[in-house]
Amino acid sequence: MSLKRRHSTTQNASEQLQVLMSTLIKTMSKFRLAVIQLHVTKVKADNLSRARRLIREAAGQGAQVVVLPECFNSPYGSSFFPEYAETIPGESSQVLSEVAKETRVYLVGGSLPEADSGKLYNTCPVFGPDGSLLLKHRKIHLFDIDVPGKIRFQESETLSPGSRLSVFETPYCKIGVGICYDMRFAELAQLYAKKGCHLLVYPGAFNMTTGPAHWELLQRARALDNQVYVATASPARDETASYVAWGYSTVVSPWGEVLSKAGSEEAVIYADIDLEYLTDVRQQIPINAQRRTDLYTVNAVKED
Ligand SMILES: NC(=O)CCC(=O)C(=O)O
Repeated sequence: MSLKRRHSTTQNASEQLQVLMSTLIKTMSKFRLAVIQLHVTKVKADNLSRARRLIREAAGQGAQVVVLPECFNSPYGSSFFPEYAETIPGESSQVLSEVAKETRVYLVGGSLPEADSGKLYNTCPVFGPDGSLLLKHRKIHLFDIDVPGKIRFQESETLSPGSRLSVFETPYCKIGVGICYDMRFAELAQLYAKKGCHLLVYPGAFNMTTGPAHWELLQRARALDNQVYVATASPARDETASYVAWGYSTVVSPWGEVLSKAGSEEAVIYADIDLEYLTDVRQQIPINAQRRTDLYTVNAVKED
């Protein structure tokens, strides 16, 4: 082979490699997210089997990351938490681990009442596509509110708060986990963004008072503040339950647009998450580089 021909063959191979790499990077920067708005009943076995079926359905639709709702295996309510509580690993997390492995998805396992060392937590276990437990996020901010004539709820009557932030990496992006009331705390979302998260997920059961008032507004605010994708997963609304969940699981873009939204009934919603789009938004409105960190910062007091 002549020198000139060998040079052009090498050049072709290197160009092909570059094209391949850029296609790979583009492919990895896009993924499909599924949010499952599960109808949760008092029968744990039914909740588990329905969750398993819908995770399979989501994976069949190409989802690589799947999110379940807060309290997906138990009704939401202080009287239910002790009765339904499990250890992690335990029965429910075993099911989640198996189905994550079978369907090869990253699975944000909503939340379940967790029992550990005599205490109860509202805990979100996250599994990798090999079925391994990547982390468990214990709800940091407990839902204790009192709106006279509307709703009084005190999670702290039975639950203890968690004390760790929770971030995990996928090949596509970095994800920060909070549970429901955690979404009200802008500083937590900001810390997650500071840690490099592109997507914040909040399994959450808002209610018929705060749901219509704040649910979507909070998600869009967190997304805009931090130029991240935000996803929430609610249980489906059940008017016969003691706590009626709002529903309307949602995915919001870093531009603050609602990409996908469920109604009040059981559903699986999808959104294609695009990291290049997120980068564009951050370049166009560069608030990250414009922060006056000489005047103010948000820092974790306790790093995990
Ligand atoms: N499960 C929760 O944390 C409910 C939070 C909620 O409804 C709110 O208004 O905040």
